[in-house]
Amino acid sequence: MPKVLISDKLSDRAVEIFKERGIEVDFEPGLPAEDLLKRIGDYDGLAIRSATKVTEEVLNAGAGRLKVVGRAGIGVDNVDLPAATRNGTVVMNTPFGNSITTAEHAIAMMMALARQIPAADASTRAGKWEKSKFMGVELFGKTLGLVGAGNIGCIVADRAQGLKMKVVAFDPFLSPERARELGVERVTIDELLARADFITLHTPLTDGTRNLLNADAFAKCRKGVRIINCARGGIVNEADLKDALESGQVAGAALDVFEVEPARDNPLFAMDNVVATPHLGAATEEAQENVALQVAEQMSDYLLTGAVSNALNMPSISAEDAPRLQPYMTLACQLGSFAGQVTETAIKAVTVEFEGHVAKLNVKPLVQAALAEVMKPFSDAVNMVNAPVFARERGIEVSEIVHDRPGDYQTLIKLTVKTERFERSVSGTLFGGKLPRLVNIKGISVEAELTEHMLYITNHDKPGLIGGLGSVLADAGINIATFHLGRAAAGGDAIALIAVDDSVPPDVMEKLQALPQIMQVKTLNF
Ligand SMILES: NC(=O)c1ccc[n+]([C@@H]2O[C@H](COP(=O)([O-])OP(=O)(O)OC[C@H]3O[C@@H](n4cnc5c(N)ncnc54)[C@H](O)[C@@H]3O)[C@@H](O)[C@H]2O)c1
Ligand SMILES: O=C(O)CC[C@@H](O)C(=O)O
Repeated sequence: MPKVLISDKLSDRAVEIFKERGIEVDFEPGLPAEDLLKRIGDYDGLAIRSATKVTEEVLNAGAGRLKVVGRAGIGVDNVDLPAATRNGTVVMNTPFGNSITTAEHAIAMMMALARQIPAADASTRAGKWEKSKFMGVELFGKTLGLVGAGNIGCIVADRAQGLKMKVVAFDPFLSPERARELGVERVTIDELLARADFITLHTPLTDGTRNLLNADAFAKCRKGVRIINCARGGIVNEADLKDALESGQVAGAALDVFEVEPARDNPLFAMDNVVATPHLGAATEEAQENVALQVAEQMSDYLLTGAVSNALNMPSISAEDAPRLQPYMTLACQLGSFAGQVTETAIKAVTVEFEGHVAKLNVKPLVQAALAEVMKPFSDAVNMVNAPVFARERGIEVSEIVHDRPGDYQTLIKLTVKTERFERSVSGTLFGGKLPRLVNIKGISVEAELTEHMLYITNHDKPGLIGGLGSVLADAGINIATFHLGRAAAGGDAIALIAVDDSVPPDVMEKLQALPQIMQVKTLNF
């Protein structure tokens, strides 16, 4: 009988469902990290919320038996996904169960901030009657800057419009059509900062959103802007926020999430114009019942039947197709991940073409796997299962083309991403029927293997690139593992894909970017 551990506070419905499905369950909310480490090897499944940190150490300790980690909620930043994937542990989440609740919390925080309700409540209970101290501001007619127009952001926009606010939104995935449908104005981040009276954040914490609201951003805001963060700590730089609150540039902040959680002695707590809650965004009876029920069902299905839903690191395919598709799946994911990481503007269309051996297989899971990887840099919630819906909601057209023609390779998968500004293709094949290789980027032939830490460079085909790049990396003690170059024509545009043994820190990236031959350099992780 499979055995599951619940190590965070989940609704009792989860325990009931596991038992009903014939799964042994230990319910130990608040289990200390050292005990989790000692005991995880005894379980097939681990059900969590945000408190349990599922680190590489925990996953390694569970390796061999731990088959699934189920997150009752959306964000999986407390789970080491690459380590789970390496250990063959499926990580599932419940992408929609707490969206309404979290959106309602953001609205509640905005109102609390506008009318200083927590401070007024404390003062009134203390017997003071400070009517003039607590002068508020109306929401009516104010501009709400929405950063991130996904599941939660869209609900917040809808509720704010009900309060007669004007909503301006920034999200690289927000198409003009979707913005029109939502009744929001699509703007750049700088426009949003300049116009918003209130700014509310609804993005995952990624390299692109970390410190999104920092000193520079606050300086671009209207004086007296108010900030609401019910997404993730780290999207707002807390030290910069404190300075901006002290100077009056920011009039107030309502924070549900913090750089370090649990947040016990955060310097922001000493400030009058801060409203704080202990990561309560998803904390309603309804949302907790939804996510507990969903995670328990999904984990039971996987442990008992092998069916996979809402997995973030595993494609959803039947047991029969799995072994045949697996190498192509890896290739499709690598092409998608490459395209997603190099794409910076709103995606209009994704096309996946198949040629040779792969064209004879069921290519649908490959399209979904590639598509999910394209969109992953922009959302924690996207996975192979929900990628088509996710794309449709964002106005991204997805096409699959299966060619019945001989080609240069035994198998070829070509992925094309069209954005508002350009169209970029990347193709790959399998060497020896199993080893994925990139063979073409933007029409330039290459032959590259994708490894954990990579640099992707677009450059002018001029002498000196290899020498300059080699010295910058060598000075930083970073070893080059492989180096692949390709060019459109002699002296024209060129690209380089370099595998390095360690991640490249920002100061070294700046030095690389300053090399005269380099147009753009990006780090990529696979
Ligand atoms: N406080 C809580 O308890 C709580 C509860 C649920 C979710 N969350 C957080 O809220 C986040 C959003 O949840 P969701 O369900 O709406 O996710 P979602 O994936 O549906 O939406 C996220 C949106 O952010 C956009 N985005 C990504 N990078 C961006 C950037 N640099 N600038 C602007 N937009 C960007 C994406 O395009 C996407 O549309 C989750 O990632 C999670 O971290 C917090
Ligand atoms: O479980 C929680 O309380 C928080 C959940 C929330 O942060 C999420 O990402 O779904």
